[in-house]
Amino acid sequence: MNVTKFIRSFRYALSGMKQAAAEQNFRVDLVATILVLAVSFLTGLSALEWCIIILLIAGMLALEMVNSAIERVVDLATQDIHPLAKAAKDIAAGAVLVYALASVVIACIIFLPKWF
Ligand SMILES: Nc1ncnc2c1ncn2[C@@H]1O[C@H](COP(=O)(O)OP(=O)(O)OP(=O)(O)O)[C@@H](O)[C@H]1O
Repeated sequence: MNVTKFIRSFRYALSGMKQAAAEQNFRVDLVATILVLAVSFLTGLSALEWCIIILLIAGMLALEMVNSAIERVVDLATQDIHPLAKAAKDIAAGAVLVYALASVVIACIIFLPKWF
């Protein structure tokens, strides 16, 4: 294994995370993440429930980053208005929405019985 190459790739990934953190949508997700973690601590979750919540949060952040990457590639490919550019961006945004909605449903299944 080439350790130098691995460390370089890791630094590129960290740089990608920093660039994503500059995006407004990603910052909203980070605020939501802090809120969800705080509520989870206050509510008290089992080990399995914590694993599910962490997977949902990480999945949401990762999907948001993939969405941003797709937006950039589309902008790089064309500055023109094009139906395929619109479809690519809207489908990527739709994927984030699907995951967000599923996350809300799963969060309700976990939290609501504990609160009521
Ligand atoms: N080159 C393009 N051709 C056609 N439609 C586009 C193009 N670029 C963006 N759009 C559409 O315009 C709308 C806004 O796109 P925009 O890139 O501003 O995304 P956004 O949702 O505002 O995200 P962000 O602010 O993170 O860039 C979306 O419906 C998108 O599909």
